[in-house]
Parts: sequence; C-alpha cells; structure tokens
Amino acid sequence: MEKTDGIGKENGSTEEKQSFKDGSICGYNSLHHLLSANLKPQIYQEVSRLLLGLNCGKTLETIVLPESAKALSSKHDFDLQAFKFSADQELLREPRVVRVGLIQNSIALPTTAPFSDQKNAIFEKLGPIIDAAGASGVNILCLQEAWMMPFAFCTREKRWCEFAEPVNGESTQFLQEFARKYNMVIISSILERDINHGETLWNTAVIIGNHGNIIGKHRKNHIPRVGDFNESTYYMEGNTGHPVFETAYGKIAVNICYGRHHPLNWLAFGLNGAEIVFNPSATVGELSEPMWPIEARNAAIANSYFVGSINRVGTEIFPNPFTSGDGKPQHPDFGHFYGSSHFSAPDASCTSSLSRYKDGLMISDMDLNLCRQLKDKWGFRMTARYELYADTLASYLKPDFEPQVISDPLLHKKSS
Ligand SMILES: NC(=O)NCCC(=O)O
Repeated sequence: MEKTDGIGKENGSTEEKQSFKDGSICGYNSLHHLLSANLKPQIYQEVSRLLLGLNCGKTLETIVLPESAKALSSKHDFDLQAFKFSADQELLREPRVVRVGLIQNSIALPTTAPFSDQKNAIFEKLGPIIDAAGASGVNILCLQEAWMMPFAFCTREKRWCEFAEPVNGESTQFLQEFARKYNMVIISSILERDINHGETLWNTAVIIGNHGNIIGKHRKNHIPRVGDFNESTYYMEGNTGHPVFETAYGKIAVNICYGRHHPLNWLAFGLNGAEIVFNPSATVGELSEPMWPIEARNAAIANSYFVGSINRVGTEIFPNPFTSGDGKPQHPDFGHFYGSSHFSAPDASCTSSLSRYKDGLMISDMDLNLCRQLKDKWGFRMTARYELYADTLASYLKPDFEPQVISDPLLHKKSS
C-alpha cells in the first residue's frame, strides 16, 4: 500500500516535497509503484519490459504467499513481494528451484539508547520478518550489511566497536534458531571481532547452514573511502578471498556492499562457481542511487548467476555531528538509506524493488538451471580471454608497469 496517493507529483508544492523526506519517491513506495500508478496499463507494461527485462520471454510471474506471511507483513508493516524466475525445461536435468529471501530494515531504537537495547530491539523487529520468510518456505535468506547495529561508521567514533561480535556470537546464535526451525540457510553480515587475532575487527558475512551449523565466513574485500563511509577507521580489507559456499540449496557467495563497484570481485565469485551472489549493503541516496539498479544486474549478466541486492532503510541520526571533509557543514546523519532491495537474473531480467523507505521482505523462486542455460547461450565464460587479462594484470602489478598506449606519431610532430 502506498503511503500517500502520489500527492507530490513533479510540480508539487514545497510543502508536499517536504513530505518526501520520508524517503518515498513523490509519495510512492518505489519507482515501479509510481510508474504503475501514473501510466496507462499498456504503456506501463512496455516500460516494465524495458526496465525489468523478460524472463523466458515473459514478464516475471508473482508468487502467492501463505496468508500467515501476509498477516505478519500487515501487522508489522513491512513490504512483502514475491516473484518467480523460470528456466527452460531441460531433457536431462530436473529443474533446480530454490526460494530465496532478502530482508531490508531500519534500526529499531535511537542511536542514543543503550547499545544492548538497540541490538535487542533489532532482533525483536527482525523476528516477525524472518518468521514470514520461514512461513513462505524460503530456503536461503540474506540480511543487510551489519544488520545488528546502526551504520555508525560515518562517525569515526571508536565506541561503536562495542557492537562487534565473534562469528559465533549472539547475532549468529539468534539466527541459528531460525535456521534450524525453518530448515533455512541464513547469511548474516556482522561487525566481527576476531578474538584469536588480537581482537581485530572485520566486516564479515557468516553463512549459517540449514541445520543451524556455521558453514563459514567471508570478510568484505573492498573498504570504502567515499563520502561519509569512513569504514577504514574500523576494519581492514578482508583476507578470505572469494569463497563459494556449497549449501543444501545451491552454491552461494557474498559480495559485501562496496565490493559491488569492482567487476573483478564479482568475477572471482563466478569463477569459483557461485550460482547466487548476495550483496548485503548500506548505502545512501545522494551517493549511489543511480548506480544501484545497474551494477548488480550487470554482474548477474556478465557472470551468469543470480544476484540478491539488499540495502538498509531509513535515516540514522547520531549523537555527535561529524564532517565529511568536503567543506559542507557538520551533520548528524549519513543521509537516507534507500532500501530498494531486489533480485537480478543471468538473463538480464530483474524483479521490481522493495520500498524506498519501509522494512521489507523480497522473496523469489529461481531455477538455478538458468545459470548454465545462459552460459550455453551467450558463452561469456568461454569467450572471456582470461589469459589476456592475466597478462595485463601481471604486468600492471609490476612497479615498472607502463600503460600500453600507441600514440599517433603525428601528435608529436612539429608543424612545419
Ligand atoms: N557500506 C558500504 O560499503 N558503503 C559504501 C557506499 C557504496 O558503496 O555505495
């Protein structure tokens, strides 16, 4: 349901525009709601075809979810959407359909509340959303980046390090219960405290198996130094490579947030055999929104796998204002985390997005056979010429590297 009925169209009054501070798009939940409410059905269908692509030649089908999941979404006011990516019928392989979920959420208490209260309130808020995923039969569920805390890395204050936990800490234990209850793989992106290595902090995704076991972890490879994302104040570049986790439901990997700007990061997970790569994120409108619908979708196409993109929602206000080193006034918040979580498929189709301002659960069935079908169709893996890139990279890494540039000799000739 829309928050408003689109009162603030392009020419809306200043007062109306103020209302968009809630994070809505001109009063709408998402771009797709805005378009469907304002375009004639036939035009909307054509715009959707171009914006979202087609899966097996058709618009993505929606899935009917159990009443219990819908009731949880109404009661706890979170967006709930569900789609289905199909693949062609094969003669020698059965379909390999898995149901995958993404959760986006805002924090639950002000950042001034005691830390343990803040964390427990997030646990409490997430419980019903995870239950809705469980009731819907989700097999693999991924939460947003550092879901168990406010995204305090803008502040550069060290006291937020207290939120860090070991891989088997309380957030993992909280999710292990759900993994066992719903026979579900859960990907949990936390601020990790590595006790055995001198209490080093990492930005880590913990992979919890469907029996509640810890399958492994992956640490964020690329740490942002852009805008207020001062994450390098807290943790270093990860040391876990590009692991792919073979789970009961398929081969999965995690490209944490800023890693999505690095095509080779996506590639490496693909080379290791990932069928679904999750991108748990925390990013704000002013910085990255135009990139958001493009990068994950491009990765899904280029690497012939599915991508699940998740971004947190809301504006988090911190007790002490901070500056961004850009000459602008100090401010107490990062800006608006714009949600908009969605799935992208290897055939260039994608789902619409969850709300720009509300908590949400995005569910999609995906036939993993589509990955190989796209490899066979487009042959990106076979035509990739990795040896050329290996040579270029090997030479680039040498201190005496010189770019391969062939200049027009006439450029440097003196005119007579
Ligand atoms: N959390 C994080 O890495 N954010 C960086 C900003 C972005 O990549 O959009």
